[in-house]
Amino acid sequence: MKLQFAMDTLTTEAALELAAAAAPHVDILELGTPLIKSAGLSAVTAIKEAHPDKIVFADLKTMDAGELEADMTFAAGADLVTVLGTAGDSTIVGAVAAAKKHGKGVVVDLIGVADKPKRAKEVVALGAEFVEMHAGLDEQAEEGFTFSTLLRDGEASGVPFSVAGGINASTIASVQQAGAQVAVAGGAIYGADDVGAAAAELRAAITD
Ligand SMILES: O=C(CO)[C@H](O)[C@H](O)COP(=O)(O)O
Repeated sequence: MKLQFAMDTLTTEAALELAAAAAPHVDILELGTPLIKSAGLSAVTAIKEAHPDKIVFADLKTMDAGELEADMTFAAGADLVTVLGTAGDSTIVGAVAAAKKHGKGVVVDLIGVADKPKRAKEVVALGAEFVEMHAGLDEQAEEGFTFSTLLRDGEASGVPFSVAGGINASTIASVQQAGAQVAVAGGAIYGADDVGAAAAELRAAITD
């Protein structure tokens, strides 16, 4: 299972600092949606130039203009971009067309999708590399939030999936047991006093 670090920060400088500390322990460096909105696509280029050996993941959360948004983000250096599962099929198909042109990939984020296993199958058939079983930051803060639903939906989907939703060192093993290809961790790494040590702890909890 791969480890993805979601850098939910607001400046390119902060992201470069986080990436430098965590990179030895992670496979995928994610530019979070707020970072891309705040710093623009030049942040994607900066991270890829600093870490050409890492998979650079741009969490665009595209909802429309799939081909255009994906095309310009791949051109900026991203290896993977996200499109929302709630977007229309034509948006996903457009992003996949851009991915094929660049030899890159599209991940469909199922945040807010009611029937995640069903939509997961549909979007992989449309050409998505994998889906993200995702409970966002707001959903995590809601009363009654349970992480286990994401694992159940991933297992039920029958397609390649990642899991994101407050994963930490004590829950990451369950993500691997559920069969995920990728575990995404944001706050558990960037919120730690020692970012490198936090990433290393998550990595150590994964068995290859
Ligand atoms: O995409 C996101 C929010 O929309 C986050 O990057 C994702 O949820 C991972 O962060 P955390 O581990 O803190 O939940």
